Amino acid sequence: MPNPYAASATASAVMATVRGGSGGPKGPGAPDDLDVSGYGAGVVLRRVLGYVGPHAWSLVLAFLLNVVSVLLQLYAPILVGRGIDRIVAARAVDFAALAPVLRELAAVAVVAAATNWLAGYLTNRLAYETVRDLRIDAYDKLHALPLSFIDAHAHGDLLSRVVNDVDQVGDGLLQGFTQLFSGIVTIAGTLAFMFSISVPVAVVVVCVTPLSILVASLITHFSAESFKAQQGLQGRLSGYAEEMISNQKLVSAFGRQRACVGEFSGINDELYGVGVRAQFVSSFSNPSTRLVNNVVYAIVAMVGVSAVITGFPSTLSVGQVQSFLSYTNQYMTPFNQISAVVTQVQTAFASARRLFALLDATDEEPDAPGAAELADPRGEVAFEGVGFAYDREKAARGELLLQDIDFSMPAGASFALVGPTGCGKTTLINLLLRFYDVDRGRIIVDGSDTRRLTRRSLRAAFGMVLQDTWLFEGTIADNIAYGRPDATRDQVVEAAKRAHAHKFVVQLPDGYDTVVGEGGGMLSAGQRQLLCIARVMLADPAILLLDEATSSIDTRTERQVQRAFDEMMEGRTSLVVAHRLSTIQNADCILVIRDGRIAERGTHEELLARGGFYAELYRSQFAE
Ligand SMILES: Nc1ncnc2c1ncn2[C@@H]1O[C@H](COP(=O)(O)OP(=O)(O)OP(=O)(O)O)[C@@H](O)[C@H]1O
Repeated sequence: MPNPYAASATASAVMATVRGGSGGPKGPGAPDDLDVSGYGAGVVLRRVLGYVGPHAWSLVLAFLLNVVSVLLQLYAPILVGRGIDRIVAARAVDFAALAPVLRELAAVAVVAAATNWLAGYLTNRLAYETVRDLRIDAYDKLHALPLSFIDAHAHGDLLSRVVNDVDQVGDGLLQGFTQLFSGIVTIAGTLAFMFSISVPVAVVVVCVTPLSILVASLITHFSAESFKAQQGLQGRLSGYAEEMISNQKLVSAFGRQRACVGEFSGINDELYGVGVRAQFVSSFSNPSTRLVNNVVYAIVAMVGVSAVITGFPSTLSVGQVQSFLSYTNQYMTPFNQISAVVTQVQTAFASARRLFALLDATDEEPDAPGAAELADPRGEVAFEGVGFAYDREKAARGELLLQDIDFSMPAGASFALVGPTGCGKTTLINLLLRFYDVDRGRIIVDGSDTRRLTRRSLRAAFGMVLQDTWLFEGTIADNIAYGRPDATRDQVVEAAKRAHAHKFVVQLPDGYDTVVGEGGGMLSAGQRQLLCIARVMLADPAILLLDEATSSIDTRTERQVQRAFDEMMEGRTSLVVAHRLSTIQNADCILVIRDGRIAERGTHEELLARGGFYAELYRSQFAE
């Protein structure tokens, strides 16, 4: 039987159902609370290198090319100096000696540029490859995690780990490190060249450089706070905008547009203030470090001139002074950039910790050894003394949300679940699909304890239509064929006809090829529901789990949806979570859940005659 997980489902249910992939190697202590404290810099670096490993050749090559490029750039000032020494006096230019120096200089410039470009290309490629691999693992992980984990963590945060944090790791750790590395090579190289030309002048450069570092780090320190605040406000602003755009109807219905715009403007103004402050402070960075650099440059020039004229503190030629001045510039550049690079690397480390904490979370418990496949399911379902609590501590103390749940659905029967909000109806379905495991008793499908069946085959026996319809960005046909991608167009159309969706689909601009946006925004709630029913019809599961959606659709569409539901349920075992009692009067059995137990059970007539909670509920809805 094809996979009928074709229904509408909440994002977490979809994540939990379409599973695959395995968890990566475990880090320190599998932090299910996503705690990052156990991740030291060494652990993070080792893990990142684990991802870089398969592309190690490009990393090594990039580093070597970087070294070559930096060394050539450092060699150029020597050649310039040599050239200058050939043209020191009027009419005393030694062209014969100058020509080979210029040729060498041109060759050095070309090779330095080429190696620099190639190193940059390799580093970027490496970063993208690593980001791709990390993201695949992180996304696989989301599918391998148990639903309890997904439920317990903010979806936005999980998403941010898979999308933003992975990018930060790529940008910061790889590119930041490369920059750091070439900075170190530049500093070491310039020092070596300077000391080889004149030790005393080199000592002067080394002594005055801390001035430049001090100024750069002071400015970074003051602007960092403002940039942090700016990032926070940007997040708040986009979060607010997203919330308001996705709930625009409600905002309008409550007449809150003006208030919304006001609130948005408030955050926006705050962002403006912080942004201007951040830019104001950081705009000092360039001029002031340049000023300091120029002071250092001037000092070196003065010392150099003194060396040429007086031979103090050492003897230098004019060309050598020129080389020195170039080195002074090159030597100071990495110091000016270092604080930005360090911030980038720190951010990347923070992101890597968050990412690895997610990758190390405990996967859904694997299927029991020797778990059987549920082949050709008949659709018999039984709950035997089932008890469950979400809270593990409460479960251990015996304080259960659901307890002593006992019922048996023969193949083809239609059962309904009724009860006050929060009584555990959805929980019961979560248990049936093994998104959570029972704490007491057992659930039997076709004579087998569900814990002895593979999750995949168990879940494949069910089709779900939930109240939150789920359509993805794609054509109508793709959406219907979600649970059976190999279905022909005729089969898709047939399923749509049986779901009473065909009529409205053919009226859409491109019929079955009409692209529906994410969430099916251009369709009505009822139409979305009909498409989800068609999806389950096509997948043809043995057991249906239906969460009636009757709240947000008009009466005519509601009748169509109800008809489609009825047709879909024919000959299949079905469990309906009922909100409106008028729709379940024909159910073979209605289970009334109250205070975690089955309080009443029977047909509609039996329950009415009994005059209990159901009868009261029915009368109150009827009165409405
Ligand atoms: N993932 C979860 N973790 C912890 N508690 C949960 C979780 N999901 C639901 N609950 C709690 O369990 C109880 C039962 O929730 P459930 O969703 O099963 O109720 P329901 O009967 O389907 O409600 P409704 O009719 O409003 O949909 C509620 O108190 C709810 O807050």
